[in-house]
Amino acid sequence: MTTSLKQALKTHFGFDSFKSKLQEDVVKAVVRGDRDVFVCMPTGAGKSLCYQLPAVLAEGITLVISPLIALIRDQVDHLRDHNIPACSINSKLPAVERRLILADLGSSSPKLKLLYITPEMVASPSFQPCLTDLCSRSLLSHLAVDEAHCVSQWGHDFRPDYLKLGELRARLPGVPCLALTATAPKNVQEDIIQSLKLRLPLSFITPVFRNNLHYDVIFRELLPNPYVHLHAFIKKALMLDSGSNGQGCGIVYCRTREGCETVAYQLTKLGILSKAYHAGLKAGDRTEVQNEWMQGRVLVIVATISFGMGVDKANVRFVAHWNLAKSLTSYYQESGRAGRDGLPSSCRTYYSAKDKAQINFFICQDVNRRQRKRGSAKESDKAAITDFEAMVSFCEREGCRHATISKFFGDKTPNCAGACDFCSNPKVVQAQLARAAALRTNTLAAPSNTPKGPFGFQADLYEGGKKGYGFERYDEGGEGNEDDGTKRKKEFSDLFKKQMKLRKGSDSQGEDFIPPDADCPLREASSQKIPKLTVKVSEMKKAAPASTKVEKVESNKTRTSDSRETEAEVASSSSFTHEMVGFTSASEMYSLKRKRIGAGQRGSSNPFITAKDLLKSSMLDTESNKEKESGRFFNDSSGDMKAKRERLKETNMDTSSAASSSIKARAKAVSASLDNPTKGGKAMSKKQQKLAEAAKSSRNISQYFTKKQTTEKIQEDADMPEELDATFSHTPSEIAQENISREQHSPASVEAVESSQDVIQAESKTAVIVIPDDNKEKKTAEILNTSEQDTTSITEQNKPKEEAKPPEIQEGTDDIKEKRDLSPPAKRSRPTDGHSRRVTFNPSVQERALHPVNVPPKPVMLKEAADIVVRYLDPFYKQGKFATKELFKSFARYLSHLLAEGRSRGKSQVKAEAKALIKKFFSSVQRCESEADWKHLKRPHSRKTTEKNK
Ligand SMILES: Nc1ncnc2c1ncn2[C@@H]1O[C@H](COP(=O)(O)OP(=O)(O)OP(=O)(O)O)[C@@H](O)[C@H]1O
Ligand SMILES: [Zn+2]
Repeated sequence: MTTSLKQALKTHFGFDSFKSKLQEDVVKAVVRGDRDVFVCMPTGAGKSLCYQLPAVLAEGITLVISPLIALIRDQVDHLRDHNIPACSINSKLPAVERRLILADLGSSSPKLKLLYITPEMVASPSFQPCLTDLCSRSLLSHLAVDEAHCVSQWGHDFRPDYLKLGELRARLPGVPCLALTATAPKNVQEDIIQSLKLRLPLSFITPVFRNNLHYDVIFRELLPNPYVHLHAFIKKALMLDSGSNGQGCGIVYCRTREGCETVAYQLTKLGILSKAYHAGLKAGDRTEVQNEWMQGRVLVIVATISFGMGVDKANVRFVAHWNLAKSLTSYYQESGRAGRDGLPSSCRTYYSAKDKAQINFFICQDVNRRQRKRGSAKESDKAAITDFEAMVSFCEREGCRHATISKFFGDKTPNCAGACDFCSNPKVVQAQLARAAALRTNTLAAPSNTPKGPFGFQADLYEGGKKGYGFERYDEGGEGNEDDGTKRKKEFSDLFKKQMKLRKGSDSQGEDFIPPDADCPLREASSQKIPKLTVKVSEMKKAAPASTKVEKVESNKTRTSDSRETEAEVASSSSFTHEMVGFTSASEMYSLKRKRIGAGQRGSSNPFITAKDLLKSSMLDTESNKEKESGRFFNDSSGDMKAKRERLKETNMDTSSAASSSIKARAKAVSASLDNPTKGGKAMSKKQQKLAEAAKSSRNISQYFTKKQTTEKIQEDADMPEELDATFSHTPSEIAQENISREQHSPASVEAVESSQDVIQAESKTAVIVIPDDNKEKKTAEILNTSEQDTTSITEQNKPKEEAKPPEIQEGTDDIKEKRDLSPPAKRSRPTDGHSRRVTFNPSVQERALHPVNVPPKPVMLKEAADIVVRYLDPFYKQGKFATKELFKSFARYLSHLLAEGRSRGKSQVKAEAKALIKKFFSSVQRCESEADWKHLKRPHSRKTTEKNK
């Protein structure tokens, strides 16, 4: 068997041998076909081949379930390149191709070997006749479920439609099933096996333990100078003192952008050239940093978790987590980027109780929010909490670190043999734990009534000094930066603590974590009402020095990320007892906080020097000191100084030309990525991001949007990114069918509707098309055979009258009015950055074409504008271009107000402007990470401008 398999491997795929023994074993088991198979192998291990090769060798067709159309396309293209007959049935398929495929499948001996399909399509009624037919003729050889962790509600990529695969599996009793995933802790593995109804599967799991990785944990709060400590660690890991210039490099992970900037700055100051990498940087700068690091010109990259997926660098000698990872699963993946070459490497976490409390707070908040929307608790709500607890336990418990990881992933206890701090010297670990406990006792002894939540949540740790956005972007404040912000922060902190104390009263509140009230209006930052809150605005303002007030006035048109953390703080104290009058809105509060470094520099008054600036001077120093420094820090050494000088010149270029060229480059990059979202050098990164975002999407708002698509054809704009997912890219008739198969008022759809209401801040009606069941045959035919034109006509029939007026209350209620007042006011201004040239069509021309010359267009109301914005923005959300759903909603809200402002524009103009704004936004922002990202965004054409252009 082995020889013939190897021959087939060579003939069909061109490989001389299997990638690993495990791959070979899986292929053999699948070819035998007598048992179901479960495969858990890391990304890049060659899982696809585990079913592709058996598929080629088997008689009949292998049905492959894969979550995203984009991923399917990659696979099908790859197989076709090898002349292997493979295809996919999906909503994007032209009718002609669809018919050809169905014809082949219906023939007595189909030529097709692999049929790829999304879980949504496999469950859709339209596909059932085809499936039944294949089954009844025993033409299905295997069922392969790729990315099988999507089936588990414990997994971060959970896709509800994957659950339906259990039913499918039950319908194919004689067909062996293969489930594949890259990362699955024990509970996810169990879920997969149970949900897919795998029968006594043979499991092939890559061992978790990697003996070349040395794990340790350092309690950061015990260190007199954490940066010096980190510096010493890096020097040792990279053997910088030995003068060997060992060609290694490293990654420091931080949770926030400013954390990255600060750590990069500090390390560079201490003598190790380090650069920050995060989504706040321009795309070009990010690529440059990544390239410099890949080529060894920069030894240390200090990055948020956005860095690393798909980056396959063998000689990463260390991965340090400056902040606690949010889960043990993530930590394992992130730290696992060290030592891919098999050489000894170090994985270190700098643990801090503050990190723990902050992350815990946000996880609880998130769970609470989800439960509130759903109206009930679910076992799976605990997934994030459990995974985070495992991370904390990894740091806080005495014991072998490798053993903790292995146990978590369901592996047997490995033989660590000194590859972690505990195994090499347990006493040191115990001493550290004792010191940390003592420190905590000392620090927290003061208020005996401090409420403690699950996992030791300490409300007082939220000393009003947080900054960042969402727990992924949190970072502890004030590390090493004794600036005027510290004083301000302390004042704010004191005030806040005073209020917290009041709230607590003299008695303990008990042991439970008190999440923000479900109806706390500060959840929506645009809301001004804060009932039951006694903090007086005057006191708050007193706490803010004059300079910050000025800053607020200058930039109050947009909320920065800080406002959200303020929401969290204030929201957590929302059980105050009195009604509040004239309170400072959340959107104004951010100015009480320290400015962010790097991402939001605002001119010369900024007291901080970014790592980049420091690097510039450090590089200049380096140049004047060639021999000493260049040999040590740059692989391109002194011979390349001219090039470096050129780079410096470039960096110092006139900002406007730099900006414009970088904008062009980014625009190019964006449009390239839109043209072809699946191609390019970072396929794995995109794949994982797509999965994660698609999972989020399908859980949340997209279902609502999907329904909305039933009433309007969404792909109006060729510039909008290609849809990624079958759920979202179904033709309207398919969506209609799925709606029928779903319960019409499933919790998911209720939740989804709620979300969208959040976005548009107004009542919204969901149109659900109901096609009578006796039309089933016809529906199937429509889905499988109709051309795009047919689809459109179906859509049109069901489309509500476009001229239907939005309900009066939408513009008239106080609520809306308040929100409008609080939203960043749109400033009518001509764009000064030259972006307007990028607008590809003139809204005024559209306007003229659509309206008789003298009849003014019907002005667009806020709700209509919101609809338009959401429609155009949604594809970007689904592509993962927003760090959080809140950001997406916030941006949608911002744009809606911007477009509805003035109310003198008609629908087509608003559409045009919405498209242009969104396009402009994403030409300079690759992924929206903070509200600061859109603070400079203005309407591309004011009314006056367009009038002039006529
Ligand atoms: N036997 C082999 N010899 C050499 N290369 C192989 C072999 N099998 C697979 N590969 C290659 O390894 C790479 C990774 O394979 P594949 O994409 O299947 O990984 P994967 O485990 O499915 O990763 P993911 O988790 O991203 O799905 C591909 O480029 C594939 O062509
Ligand atoms: Zn150990």
